[in-house]
Amino acid sequence: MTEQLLTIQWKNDKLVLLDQTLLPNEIVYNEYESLESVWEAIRVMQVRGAPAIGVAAAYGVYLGIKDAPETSFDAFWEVMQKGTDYLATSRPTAVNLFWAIDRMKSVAIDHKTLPISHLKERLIEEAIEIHHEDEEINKQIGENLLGLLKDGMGVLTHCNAGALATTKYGTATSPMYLAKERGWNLKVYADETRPRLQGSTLTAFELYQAGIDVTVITDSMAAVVMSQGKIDAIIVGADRVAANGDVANKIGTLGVSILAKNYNIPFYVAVPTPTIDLETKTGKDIPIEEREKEEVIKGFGAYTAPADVAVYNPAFDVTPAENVTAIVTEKGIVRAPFAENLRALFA
Ligand SMILES: CSC[C@H]1O[C@H](OP(=O)(O)O)[C@H](O)[C@@H]1O
Repeated sequence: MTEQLLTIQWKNDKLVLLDQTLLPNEIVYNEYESLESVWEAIRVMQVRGAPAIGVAAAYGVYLGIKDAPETSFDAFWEVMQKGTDYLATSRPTAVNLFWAIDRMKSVAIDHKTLPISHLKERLIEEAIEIHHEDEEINKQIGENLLGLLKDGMGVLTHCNAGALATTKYGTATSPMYLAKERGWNLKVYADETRPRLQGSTLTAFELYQAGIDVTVITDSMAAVVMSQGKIDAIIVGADRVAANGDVANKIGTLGVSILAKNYNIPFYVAVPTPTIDLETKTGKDIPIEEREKEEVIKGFGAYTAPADVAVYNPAFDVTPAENVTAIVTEKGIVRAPFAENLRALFA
């Protein structure tokens, strides 16, 4: 990247988001001053990626209360509750959205005795803290993943769990940036990832701009590159990891994990601990977002199927824990038995 593309910025009391729906053709930053506009940005995927959604939501919560009444905590809390309930309807699968909302609400409750004007200042401080934590978390995930990789390896990734899905480094792409800094040469294969093409429009864009060796393949080519021995490891992100280690991630991840097992290739899931949801017991309990049919049959502008044809467009699927080699977090590498070892992360 010739200029540092920042997914998310907090500038002059406004949220600034890079519009990811325009990449790789246009670099456009938009300013947001209301919770409702942040809801829309998350819904239409101008900002996307579990960690980035969480950080944007934290700022959205603040934007929703910055003009709330300061007469009493109850009056303030009524506005906060209404706004966060609405924000929570933007997208259902990435647990980071709900994690960020809950964290902001906890800070409000923990400081309910403060004058409301001071409480508002405390809340924007918390959103900024969540933002800064994400960058540190991602770098540590990259360090932990590097220990599992070797210079010269071929690595396949699906969708975008990159810098554009977070505040910096990414999760799955973090070791790719760190490897580049250390003079390693990892050869990355990026699944284009139908239907929204986050792999080609975002992952290939950000890695190419960073001078990292990246090759775009169609999702249907993943099997052949594995069969040709080009892939030594697979690294994906996640939108929610259930307590038993089942992983909700972009649609197509399940298929990649099955191929990985067939070709005996390690399948790593790179996640910050806020993406791990111990309240959700298994993958069957993870809400899977279904999106508009046009993403599938009109993704390139013209219809590629009859306009009235039935379309099934789940945005995510669930990879069972038994397909996962390791879940790599900022706190360390978690292997099976996942239920026990994920709980230990939070002990
Ligand atoms: C680092 S998590 C990124 C995660 O989010 C993506 O979904 P979306 O682009 O729809 O927000 C995808 O599942 C990535 O793995």
